Amino acid sequence: MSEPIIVARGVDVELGGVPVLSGVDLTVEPGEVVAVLGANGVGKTTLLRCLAGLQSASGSVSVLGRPPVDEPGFWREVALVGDEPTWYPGLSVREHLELMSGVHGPGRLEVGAALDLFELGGCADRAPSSLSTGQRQRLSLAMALLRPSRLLLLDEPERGLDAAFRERLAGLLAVYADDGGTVVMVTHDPRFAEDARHIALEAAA
Ligand SMILES: Nc1ncnc2c1ncn2[C@@H]1O[C@H](COP(=O)(O)OP(=O)(O)OP(=O)(O)O)[C@@H](O)[C@H]1O
Repeated sequence: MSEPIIVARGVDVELGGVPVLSGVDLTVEPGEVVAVLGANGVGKTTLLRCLAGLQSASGSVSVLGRPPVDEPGFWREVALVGDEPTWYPGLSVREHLELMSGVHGPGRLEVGAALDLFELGGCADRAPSSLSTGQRQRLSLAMALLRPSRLLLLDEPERGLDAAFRERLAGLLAVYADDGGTVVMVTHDPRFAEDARHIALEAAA
């Protein structure tokens, strides 16, 4: 039997002296799609940041068999789409995809196919900073899904996306999981939650 991709036990986080997460337990098996749900401010993004090694916590967190750390070896296996994408000055949309493809090796998609699938062909030669919110989100998702990874961490992937593209993305996430990948996403979108196992967070005591 394969090992879980994520095992978190008794995770506690305080931010600014205020408890945000308290005793959170989570186990995620390979190939699962998990939706972290809950009201604004209950700590969903904070939990995702713990899984990404970007937020320290009490308790134990294991991702892919070891504590998550913000270093290259970890990010070779884990792709994150958070709320603060970083764009490389001077590089176009196409070049951002080429960069990801070049750094991470042969990916799940060719750059041209990713431009088509994420409907970015018409703005391939523009700077990401000149794109609309939804176009930037599609680029962030394309950069994460084009490259090989074992775990996809998504913070509100629905941000800025129109209904048709949300539907397409739901399909792409299902394919990613069918291919053996694991998805943990924070979402407020019932469409994404529909196909996922739910983890409901509540306000820390
Ligand atoms: N750097 C920080 N310092 C102090 N408090 C913070 C910090 N970052 C977040 N918080 C607080 O921690 C709590 C959890 O924030 P978090 O972003 O994890 O919530 P969330 O469940 O993802 O919310 P939303 O659904 O609105 O995105 C909130 O009350 C927030 O105000």
